[in-house]
Amino acid sequence: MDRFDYHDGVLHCEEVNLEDVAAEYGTPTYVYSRDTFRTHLADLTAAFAELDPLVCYAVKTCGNLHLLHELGQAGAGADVVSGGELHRALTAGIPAERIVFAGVGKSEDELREAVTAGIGCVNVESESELELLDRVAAGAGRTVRAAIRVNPDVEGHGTPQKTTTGTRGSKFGVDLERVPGLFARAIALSHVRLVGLHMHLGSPIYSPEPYVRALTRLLDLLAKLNADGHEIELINIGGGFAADYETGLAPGWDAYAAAIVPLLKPFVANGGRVVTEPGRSIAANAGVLLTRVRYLKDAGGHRVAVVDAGMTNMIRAAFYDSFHFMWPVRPAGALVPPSRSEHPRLAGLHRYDVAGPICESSDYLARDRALPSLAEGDLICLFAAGAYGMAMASQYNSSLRPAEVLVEGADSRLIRRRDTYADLVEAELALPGTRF
Ligand SMILES: Cc1ncc(COP(=O)(O)O)c(C=O)c1O
Ligand SMILES: N[C@@H](CCCC[NH3+])C(=O)O
Repeated sequence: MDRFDYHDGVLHCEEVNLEDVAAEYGTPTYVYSRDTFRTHLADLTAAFAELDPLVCYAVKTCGNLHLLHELGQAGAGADVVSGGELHRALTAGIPAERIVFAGVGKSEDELREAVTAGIGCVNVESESELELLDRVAAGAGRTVRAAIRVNPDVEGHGTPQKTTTGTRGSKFGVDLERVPGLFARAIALSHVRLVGLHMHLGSPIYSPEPYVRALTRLLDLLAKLNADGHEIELINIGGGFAADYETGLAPGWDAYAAAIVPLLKPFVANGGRVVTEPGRSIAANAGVLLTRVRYLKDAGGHRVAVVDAGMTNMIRAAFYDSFHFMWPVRPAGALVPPSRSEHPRLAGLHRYDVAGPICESSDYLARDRALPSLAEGDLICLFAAGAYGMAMASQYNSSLRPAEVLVEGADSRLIRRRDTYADLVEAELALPGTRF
């Protein structure tokens, strides 16, 4: 359940009026509900309770330190994919042993940082990485726990091609049939303890069925590895649980758990540990993006609303053609939608292209979208923006990355200030003879 709702015709996050947030912090601004983050983590953990999993939140989804700290305090670990994300997770106070590290192209420095920090598990994605990890760990005088990220050759369900990771030929992971060879090789490695199997099929996956197919293959592999004398202590099932972008389209965590838990119960009963790496399903509906209409214009018979948030602030529609429900914060005629999917039935709507200010023809947040009548200056809320929103923001066009605000009950606080012009140039070297 998310906590974004209309009261007296105005959208609120928990008890905070979003017009007040926009007035105080400006737009575009990401607004997160602390309660939603925590509730999502608790609900997911409860759904998988029989496996007592370690939930490693995927930092790439939405990695503000304050949010990581909240999740860490609530018991989550972190899934990281770079030295930068490792730095974030550790800075936010997430204990190293609860951190897992995936990624096809980890550098030697990144591996050293992970080993030195003493993270829980490195998810190795190639033969060469396994060898390098052993050398790095030996150099640091440490022993590191590792898993092999397996490519089970299973497609997602409703998963875009661009975000599919577990099919044959993908750059991610190691082909199933090559995995026994890596375990055999690891016996001779003195500083890597190869103890786990990892998979991540893609994102989002709108059905439990691909998990079942992939885990069945992983468990067959596990039996073979056991028969070869290898002990597997850990199975990491990755992330990919869908978020509710349009009411009713995403399965709940209970539906995923009902299919996955029975498969992994025997493994857990034998002392095995299960890890999961959810990102989107925790963060998406815990955050929204507030944007203001700058101009209304007619373009070839289309109503165009030019808003102050562009693809640099939220790239998902431009990059993946993703659908994000949007609605005015104070809709004209008090047209509050009964649900995200039922809004087209409301009378009195108009169709708008909602465009950003960036100099790219793909810079639209939505095309031909039915909305209540808009006026210049109106505030619009883009829902389910907490995942891969701010995390994918860029400074293209020297665009300032948005502010981030965290709401807790009736309080709101800034957890990241908006970029400034100084931020845009601070990493660039001063021009000779100038202060810049
Ligand atoms: C290795 C890994 N784990 C977890 C995730 C999180 O996925 P999601 O946000 O779909 O839960 C990702 C991103 O797709 C990933 O690459
Ligand atoms: N960034 C993507 C998902 C890819 C996840 C990366 N492993 C999104 O916005 O949906």
